Amino acid sequence: MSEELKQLRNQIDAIDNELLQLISKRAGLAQQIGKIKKSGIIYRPEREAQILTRMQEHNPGPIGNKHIKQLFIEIMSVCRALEKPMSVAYLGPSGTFSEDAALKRFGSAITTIACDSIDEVFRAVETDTANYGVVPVENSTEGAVGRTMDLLLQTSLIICGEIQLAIHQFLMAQQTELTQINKIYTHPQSFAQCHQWLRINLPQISDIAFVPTASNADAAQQASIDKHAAAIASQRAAELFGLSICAENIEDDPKNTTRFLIIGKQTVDISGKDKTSLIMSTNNRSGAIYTLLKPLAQHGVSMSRLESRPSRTGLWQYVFFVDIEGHQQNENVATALAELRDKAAFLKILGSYPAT
Ligand SMILES: C=C(O[C@@H]1C=C(C(=O)O)C=C[C@H]1O)C(=O)O
Repeated sequence: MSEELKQLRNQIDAIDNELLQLISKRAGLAQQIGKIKKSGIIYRPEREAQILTRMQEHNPGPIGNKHIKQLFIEIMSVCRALEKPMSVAYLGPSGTFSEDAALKRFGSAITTIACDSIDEVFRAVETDTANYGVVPVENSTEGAVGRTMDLLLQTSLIICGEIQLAIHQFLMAQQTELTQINKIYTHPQSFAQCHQWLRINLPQISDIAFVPTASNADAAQQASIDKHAAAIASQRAAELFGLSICAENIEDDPKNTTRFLIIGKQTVDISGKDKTSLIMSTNNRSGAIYTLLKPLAQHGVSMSRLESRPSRTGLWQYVFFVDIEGHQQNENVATALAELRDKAAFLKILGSYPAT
C-alpha cells in the first residue's frame, strides 16, 4: 500500500470515528425528544422536511443533494425508530413501486406492511394496524388513481405528506440474452409505459407472449421460476427475486412519475413550504365552480391541482379534488377556506402537509 493511500485512509478512519460519535449523540437527543412527546406521535413530517431543506441548502459538495437527502432520511429513520418503532402499510407485494415510495420517504428503519389493495391500506391505518399508509394518487402519464380518490372522500384519515417517485422500468430475467426471451410477465400499466422500447429492441416481439400480472413484483416473481421468461419491474424487484437486469430504464417517457400520499391520523404543522388538499362540491348551477374558485383567487391562494370525480350520490353530480399552495394555518389560506365553507355545498379538508 502506498504511503499516500495509507494516510488518506487514516484520515477517513478518524472521520468515521467522529461521525460515529456524532450520529450516536444525535440518536440520544432524539430518544430524549421521544420521551417528552406526550401525544405519543413521533413522526413529524414538517420538522423532517425542514431538516432536509436546510441540509440541501448548506450542502458544501462534492456529494449531490439527492444523495445528501438520502443519507439524512436514513439517519432520521433510525433516530425515529429509537423513539418508537413505526409501521407503514403500502400496496404490496414486496417489490412494488409503492414500497419504494414508502422507503424513499421513511428510510429503512420501519416495519412495512404489504396490503392486497388500496382499500386495505386505508383499513390498516384506520384500525391502527399500521401507523401510516402510502397510496398512489396520480401518475404523470396515466392520470388519477380513482380508487384512492374515492376512499379519500369517505375516510376520516388525514393526508400527512406526499412522495414523488420517478418510475424507472427494468427488463429482467434469469439470463441476460434478449434473443432467448419468449415470454414477458408484466403489469398492464408497465407494459403500456414501455411499449415503444419493446417494439424497437425485441425483434422477435411478435413471437413473445405477454402475460398480464397483478403487480410488477408479481411479474418478477413469476419470471424467477420460468427460465425463458422475462419481467418488467423495478430494480429492487430484480434484487428481491434474484433476477439479472437485461435492460434498464426502458420506460418510453423518462419523466414518468407517480405521486403517492401518506395517510395517517395526525395533523401536520407548518413547514414553510406546504400544500393543502380539499374535496368540495357545489350545486349544479351555472358558474358554480367559479363561485368556489373565487375565494382562492381573491386571497392569493394558488391552485396546483383540480380534478373532478363522480360523487356517487347522484347521476352527473361531481366532487372536485383541489390542491392549493400553503397551510391551513397560513392567514390567507384560512380566510379563503372560511369563505369557501360558506359557499360550497360540501367541503372536506384532507390535510396540510409539506410540499415536495
Ligand atoms: C427527533 C424528533 O423526532 C423525529 C425524528 C426527527 C429527526 O431525527 O430529526 C425529526 C422529526 C421526527 O420525525 C423530533 O421531533 O425532533
